[in-house]
Amino acid sequence: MGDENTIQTVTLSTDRALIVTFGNGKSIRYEDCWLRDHCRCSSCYHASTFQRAHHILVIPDVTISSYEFDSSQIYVTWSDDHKSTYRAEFLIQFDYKTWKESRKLKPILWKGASVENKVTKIDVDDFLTTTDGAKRVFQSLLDYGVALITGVGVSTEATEEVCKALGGVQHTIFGGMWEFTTRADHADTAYTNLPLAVHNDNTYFTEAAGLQILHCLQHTQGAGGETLLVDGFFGAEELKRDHPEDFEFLTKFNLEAEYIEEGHHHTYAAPVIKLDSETQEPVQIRFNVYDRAAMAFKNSEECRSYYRSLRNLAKYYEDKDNQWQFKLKPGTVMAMDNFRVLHGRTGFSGSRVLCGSYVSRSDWLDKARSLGLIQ
Ligand SMILES: C[N+](C)(C)CCCC[C@H](N)C(=O)O
Ligand SMILES: O=C(O)CCC(=O)C(=O)O
Ligand SMILES: [Fe+2]
Repeated sequence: MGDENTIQTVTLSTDRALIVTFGNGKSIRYEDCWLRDHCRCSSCYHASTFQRAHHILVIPDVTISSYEFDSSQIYVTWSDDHKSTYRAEFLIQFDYKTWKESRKLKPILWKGASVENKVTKIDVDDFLTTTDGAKRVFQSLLDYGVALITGVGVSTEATEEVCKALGGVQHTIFGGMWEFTTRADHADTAYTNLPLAVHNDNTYFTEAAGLQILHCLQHTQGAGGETLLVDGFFGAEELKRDHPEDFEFLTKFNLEAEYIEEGHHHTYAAPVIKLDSETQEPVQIRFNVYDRAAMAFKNSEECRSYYRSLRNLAKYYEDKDNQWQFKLKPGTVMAMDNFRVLHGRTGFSGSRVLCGSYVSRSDWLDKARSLGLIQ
C-alpha cells in the first residue's frame, strides 16, 4: 500500500469533477462546486478564525479551466482566473465512507455490574492536571457513558471544579451547581427519600442535559440510597431484537413529558429512542416513567402500542441483571451520559445530601473533541 497522503493521478471528468487517485489506490471524486467552496486561499478562507470568507451566494458557479498536480498538491485555475491549491492530506479526508465513519460515536454496550471494571476510576488530580487523565475520563464517557473521579474534596466547591473540567456547569431551573436532600426545594421526587426507578433527566426540556454529575456529600444514620445505572442503548438493542414493532414505535412516537412547579411549566414531545437518521443507531434515550405528561392518542392502536412498548422497554431497564448497583461515597464524583445511561436510586433512610450539576452535551463533546478523542 502506498501513502494515502500522496497523489498519483488526477483527471477532469466530462461532468465537472476531478477524479483523484491517491497513493493508497483510492479514487475519490470531487465536484467542481465543492472544490471551489473548499478553496483555502487567504481570500476564500480566514485561516485564523477557521471560517469561510464568502457567502454561498457569492461563490461563483465556475468551471475548472486547467489543473496541474504533483505528489502532494493539486493546483486549479478556474474560469474566472481564481487559483486554488488543494493538499493531498486535506482532500483524502473527504472520502465519503471514511469521513462518515469518523463522525460516528462508537459506544461499547454494557450490561450489569460487569462494567464496573471497565469504567475509568481516576484520582481528581490526575483528571484535572494531566492530559492523559482527562483523556481517560472522556474516553470512558464515550465508551460506557460513565466515569468516576475519586479523592474529590467533600464539598460543592470541590465538585464544581470537576464539573467545570467536564465541560462547564449548565444552568437550569434547578440552578447551576445544585445540592439536594429530602427537603422539598423543588416540586420533584428527587428531593425526597423515595426510590427512583432508572430514568433519564430532563425529558421535558427541548435540550436535555448532556451529562449529569452527582457527588454524595453525606449519608448518615440510615440505609439505602444506592445508585442504579443501566445502559439505555443496550436496552434499546434488546427491544429491537425481541420486540421490533415496539422498538419501531418508540423511535417514531412523540412522547410528551412535563415538569411543573410554581412559576415553571416545561413540556417536550419527542421519541423515547432517537435514532441517527442515516445510521439508524440510537443517539438519545429519553426514558422517564414519572415525568410522562397526560396525553391523548390518535386511536386505540396508538394508545395500546404506547403502553406495550414502554412496558417492554422498562422490563430491560428494570432487570437487575442489566443494572449496576452501588453506593456512592463522599469523595467520589460520578459523571454519566444523560443521553444514554439511565440512573436511579433505591429508597433510603437517614440524612443524605448530594450535590452536582448538569453539563450540556455540546460542552462535554467539545472537551472530548479538543482532546482528539472524536472528530
Ligand atoms: C438533579 N436534580 C436534583 C437537580 C433534579 C432532578 C430533576 C428530576 C426530574 N424528575 C428529572 O428526571 O428530570
Ligand atoms: O438521589 C440520587 O441518587 C439521584 C436522584 C436523581 O435521579 C436526580 O437527582 O436526578
Ligand atoms: Fe434523575
